[in-house]
Amino acid sequence: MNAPLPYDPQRLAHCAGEIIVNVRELSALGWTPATSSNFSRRMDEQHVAITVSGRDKGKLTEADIMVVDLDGVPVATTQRSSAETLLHTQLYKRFPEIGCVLHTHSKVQTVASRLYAGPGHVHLEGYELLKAFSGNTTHEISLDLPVLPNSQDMNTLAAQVDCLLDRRAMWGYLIDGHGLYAWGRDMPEARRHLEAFEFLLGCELELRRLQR
Ligand SMILES: CSCCC(=O)C(=O)COP(=O)(O)O
Ligand SMILES: [Zn+2]
Repeated sequence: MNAPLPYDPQRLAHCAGEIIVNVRELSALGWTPATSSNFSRRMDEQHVAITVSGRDKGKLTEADIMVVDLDGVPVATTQRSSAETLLHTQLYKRFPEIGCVLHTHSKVQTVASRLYAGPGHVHLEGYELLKAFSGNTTHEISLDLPVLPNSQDMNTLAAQVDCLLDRRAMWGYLIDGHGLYAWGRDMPEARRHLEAFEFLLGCELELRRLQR
């Protein structure tokens, strides 16, 4: 007889459905080219639903979503989770209130990550859309979106993220030449943060072009 699953399969089906619907829309925008990007949703205190590595994110089905624990270890499956699983689970482990992590590779995000790798952040100030980030109630604030050096070593990347999180609250970061991570308490909040970063980075790039 098979051992009982350590998680609720109905909760997995719900989280997988949410990921599939939302990621299909993000993919249609061109934000997940060439199998890039990865997505996850907290299921409970110990389990995370996350995309299987290497899949076409625009064509996800339930079979492309698997379960890992908060250390990124696969649960009750032989599938291989996203190569960047640790960047998801480090957030869930550290912040119990985080419920969703979205990582995309749009052209705007990637170009901005290259241009702002030098200063190490993108300064965003004076935009009404800054109110899209939870906790902000006015455009009269500024936000520095960090840009981290890329690495194929997830422990190195995760250590850099942990250093940033030690210093301040934040809703996302860029990785140089790679893409954007954004998160929130649930899927709608994470998606709002992701879309706000995308829009604001697009504005900064356009301003740079016009001011040349
Ligand atoms: C072809 S994209 C390179 C890997 C990457 O950056 C990514 O986001 C997708 O990796 P995964 O293992 O999650 O499919
Ligand atoms: Zn990536």
